[in-house]
Amino acid sequence: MKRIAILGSTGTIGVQALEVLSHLDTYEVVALAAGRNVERLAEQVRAYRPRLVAVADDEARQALRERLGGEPVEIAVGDEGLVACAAYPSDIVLNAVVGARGILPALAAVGRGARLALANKECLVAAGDLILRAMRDAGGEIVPVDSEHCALHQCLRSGDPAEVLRLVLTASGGPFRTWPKERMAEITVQDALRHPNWSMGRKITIDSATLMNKGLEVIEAHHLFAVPYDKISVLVHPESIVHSMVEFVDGSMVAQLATADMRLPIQYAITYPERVAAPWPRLDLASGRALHFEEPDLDRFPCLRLAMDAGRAGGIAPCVLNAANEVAVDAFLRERIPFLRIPEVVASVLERMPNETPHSVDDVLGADAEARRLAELYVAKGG
Ligand SMILES: NC(=O)C1=CN([C@@H]2O[C@H](COP(=O)(O)OP(=O)(O)OC[C@H]3O[C@@H](n4cnc5c(N)ncnc54)[C@H](OP(=O)(O)O)[C@@H]3O)[C@@H](O)[C@H]2O)C=CC1
Ligand SMILES: CC(=O)[C@@H](O)[C@H](O)COP(=O)(O)O
Ligand SMILES: [Mn+2]
Repeated sequence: MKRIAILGSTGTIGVQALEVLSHLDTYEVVALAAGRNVERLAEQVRAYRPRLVAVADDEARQALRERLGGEPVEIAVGDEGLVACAAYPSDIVLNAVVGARGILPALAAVGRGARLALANKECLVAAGDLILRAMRDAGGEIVPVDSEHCALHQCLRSGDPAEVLRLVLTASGGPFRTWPKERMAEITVQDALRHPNWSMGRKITIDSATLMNKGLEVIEAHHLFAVPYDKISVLVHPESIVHSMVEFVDGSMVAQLATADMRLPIQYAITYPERVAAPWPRLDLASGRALHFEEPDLDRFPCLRLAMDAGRAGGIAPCVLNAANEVAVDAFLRERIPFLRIPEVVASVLERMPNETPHSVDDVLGADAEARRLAELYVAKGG
């Protein structure tokens, strides 16, 4: 039996991960962490019997305890609870919480040599160097869950890194791919939550609509595959069938194709290096569906450029970009700012914060907090 901890178990990825585990019989769920959806978490606790559970705060702990009655499970709270779940003895930690709160549990998992099955891209964006160093020092590993990085991981499974010319990350282009710029001023929250191909949590769905998601993924790929930024490009592919590709020095391109279904990358990251049979629908290339590719439009989607520039700048810039984006997306979802303000908030915070090299996790968390403060001020002042 392999032991697995799932952080963000009540979210889109977490729920699919438990579904994947229900058809694999050699894994035991030892820890579950979530935020405030105690109803769903209580059902999961009854079904999977973890030894440790974590929730966002005391109120959620109390509500979960009431729902669980006499169930003998320890309930931890807050960031400490998340870290306790990641530190709890297990072979695999699936990090599927949303946002920079994924940093500390990622460090706790790789720091003890466990496999980190990584959906939470924000932790690598904000603290990639620290997490990769901790992983190498402890002899752990990261296997990506993010669909593009899972695709790249598969394309790169054999071969010499020196033969790689570039990584090509595909992007759906989001719901506004074909919208003229003038119309984008009218975008509503409902419009932006309508992703063309994937059903995901609200924050990542907005990131897909601004193309910030692809920018975060460029930075994620830089860290995961140790590839410089000038060897990573983005190609819009509206069908989300080709999940990414690698171009080699001789001009060959190797791509990974599958249906747009996160259960596959989740299962891959859990069972790697083995591939096991999967019961869900498969890709039918003879179905007549054509595949299209086009360049991203950095003018209509400035978040992608902001992220690529922040990645190249290095230091705390990617952490600042990520934190400001989290505040801006939350403000958009609460209808405090319009869609087109999201990149303005991020650009303004990046301009105001001098870039520095973070030497410790405290430096990263300090930059994250300051960027959030500045972003919140910008949102509150209305510009
Ligand atoms: N969804 C997808 O297909 C993909 C997602 N990802 C990445 O995976 C991560 C998760 O995405 P997704 O599943 O869509 O997001 P969701 O919003 O669906 O889920 C987020 C999870 O984080 C939990 N959470 C929120 N706040 C806290 C907190 N304070 N403490 C502990 N847990 C908390 C939520 O708990 P609760 O609901 O109980 O409050 C929930 O379980 C993101 O980083 C995203 O970018 C990457 C590729 C694809
Ligand atoms: C499923 C997944 O990995 C998401 O990150 C997805 O890629 C989002 O789609 P976009 O390509 O629209 O950002
Ligand atoms: Mn992705």
